[in-house]
Amino acid sequence: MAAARRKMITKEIASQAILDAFKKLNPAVMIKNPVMFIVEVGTVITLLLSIQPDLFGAESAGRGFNLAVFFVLLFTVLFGNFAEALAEGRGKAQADTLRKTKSETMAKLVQRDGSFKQVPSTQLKKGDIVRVEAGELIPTDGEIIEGLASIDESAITGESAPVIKEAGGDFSSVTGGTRVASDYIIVKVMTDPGESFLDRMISLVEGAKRQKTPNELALTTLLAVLTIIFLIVIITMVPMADYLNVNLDIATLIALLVCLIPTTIGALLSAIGIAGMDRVTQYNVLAMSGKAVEAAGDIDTLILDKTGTITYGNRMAAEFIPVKGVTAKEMTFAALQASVKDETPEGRSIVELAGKLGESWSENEYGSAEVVEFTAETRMSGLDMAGGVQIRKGAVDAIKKFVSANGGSIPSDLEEASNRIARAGGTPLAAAVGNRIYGVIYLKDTVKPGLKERFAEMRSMGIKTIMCTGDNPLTAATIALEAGVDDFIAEAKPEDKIAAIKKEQQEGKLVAMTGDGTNDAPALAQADVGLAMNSGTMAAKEAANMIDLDSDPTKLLSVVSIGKQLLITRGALTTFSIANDIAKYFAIIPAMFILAMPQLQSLNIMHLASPKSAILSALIFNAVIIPLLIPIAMRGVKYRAMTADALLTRNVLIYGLGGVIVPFIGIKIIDLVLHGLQLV
Ligand SMILES: Nc1ncnc2c1ncn2[C@@H]1O[C@H](COP(=O)(O)OP(=O)(O)OP(=O)(O)O)[C@@H](O)[C@H]1O
Ligand SMILES: [K+]
Ligand SMILES: [Mg+2]
Repeated sequence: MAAARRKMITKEIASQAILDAFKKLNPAVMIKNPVMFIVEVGTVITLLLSIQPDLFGAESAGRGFNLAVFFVLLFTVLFGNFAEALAEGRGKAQADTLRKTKSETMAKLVQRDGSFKQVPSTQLKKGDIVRVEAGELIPTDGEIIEGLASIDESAITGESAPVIKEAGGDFSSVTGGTRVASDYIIVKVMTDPGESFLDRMISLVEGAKRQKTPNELALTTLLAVLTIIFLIVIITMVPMADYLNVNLDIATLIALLVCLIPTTIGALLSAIGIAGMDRVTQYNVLAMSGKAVEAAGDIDTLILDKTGTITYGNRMAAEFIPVKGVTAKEMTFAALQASVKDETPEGRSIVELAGKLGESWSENEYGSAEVVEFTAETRMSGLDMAGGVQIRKGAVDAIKKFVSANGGSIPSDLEEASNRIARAGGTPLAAAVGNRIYGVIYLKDTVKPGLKERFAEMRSMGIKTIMCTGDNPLTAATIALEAGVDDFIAEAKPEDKIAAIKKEQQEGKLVAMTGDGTNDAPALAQADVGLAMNSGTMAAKEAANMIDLDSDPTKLLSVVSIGKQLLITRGALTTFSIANDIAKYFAIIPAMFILAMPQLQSLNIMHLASPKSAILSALIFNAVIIPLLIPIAMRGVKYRAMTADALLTRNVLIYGLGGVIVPFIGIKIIDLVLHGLQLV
């Protein structure tokens, strides 16, 4: 599995992150994180006070204390920066590896007259046609318009077994940077320079285009508001302290402010988001936005297409079944005729089977015929012969309608034959010449293994699975049962898939959709989470906001877990951070005011050495808790499949209660150490 491929944090990543932590001190960068920006401002002020203690008048602590506060604050900021840099580090390393894949190649650009011209791959534009032969790198993204080849995609997927790609159908897209292992293909370029899949993947993993998600923005705003409130609290404390004859110097006020504002979550927030995106990548899924990953964590309904997603999608003709009164030979020939110009894998497999059964055809017989290409709308394909005869094959109900409209009758044993195929999970295609139905073609497909268990897991997480297919209801029911989905929609046209998604969304549900075909593209775009199979068409991959490089529809389960984990981790660390700050308030305030207000003695449960020691200990605790929590921010809080309520209770107990208790213990220990070393 891809997850095991890369080591979490290498020495290089860590030392680069230390360097970056200093670079990120740039105030123009820091301002994006209001909480930590305030800490940086405090750092600068205490530095100035360390150089010249009476800079802001007489009310200053000694140089030593100012310097101590300065150093702890500096480390607080650096720890936060380090967390973010560390989270970014892995993506940057991966981007470097991908860039190497993107080496400049020469491409064979096909000219109008059919000859080739060698051009650098970076000059290829949308619409150009190139020829790629065995052993050559595919210069950029495109769709195969001619040929069939096995492609080594290991540069991108890490999977060493080559995959078969061919013109027509849902397996025609190729990715720049992958290699043709056998045969040759003619490819139509589908992207302009700088916009290829690899380009997008590089900017994605290195986080160049990372935008804060709406959730993150909301939390950042909340933290900024809390910071302002505490700033006001601290400022209004000055006249009160004056009144009580307590001398509050500037370094103490800054330290107090930093202890009370939510620095822990402020420092770790972006690392949590980046690490979440990175975990998705470790599962070989490319998420185009953090928003999609978060949405995955809240998914209620999953809609999957059947062919190519639940099944392998290599639907191959297995048998021709004639109806009564038609010979096997006549049926085979009808199926062949209807498929000679059908470039889909289904069509080609029919021609192949007919060939094996001894039927042949010649190009000049069909040269003047008009090709009727397969569409998901008509669910038919075939030929209009020059003499006016219409030859068709397609979904049984579509062919029935076609024949009836032309005044033909429906053979009495058609239903039985097609039902037999459908009950076996196959796709029956009826074949007709003119207004006469000759029989049915049995297209076989295989359900991918292991789906049942994973759909059951989704059910236990409260996610409903619906299979949505263009196939007939009986085949759909058979495959639905075999795959273990909760529900299915059959004979679905592209707009029906969208309608199914919209219906769920109108009920307030978040919907994920996985698919691979061009006909799935609109639905992938409509869904909150659209996961396209990498094996699928360009259109599907462009419409989706996630791509699974392994083309495994149940991968969504991992993505859902990561999304949930991301949301839970953020919630847990926010709870912990705020609980911490409350605890620090009760640890410091009594210690500070105890001399002036002996009544506070009952609150002074900590018995810290001195007011200065209390402040410093709390500030040091406030700083070191950040690196201590980096592993949780990066790896995420463990997610167990349980109801949302149970999860909430559990986390409030652990992170809320823990967040209150831990600082008391931590601050007391630091105070004892500082006092023991006679530093305060
Ligand atoms: N090449 C073809 N010629 C004629 N009819 C076809 C051809 N390919 C598929 N069909 C018929 O059209 C139906 C719809 O095909 P379509 O590809 O839209 O959906 P699907 O692939 O079966 O379903 P899914 O949405 O699950 O991928 C098929 O079930 C089949 O009956
Ligand atoms: K704090
Ligand atoms: Mg399909």
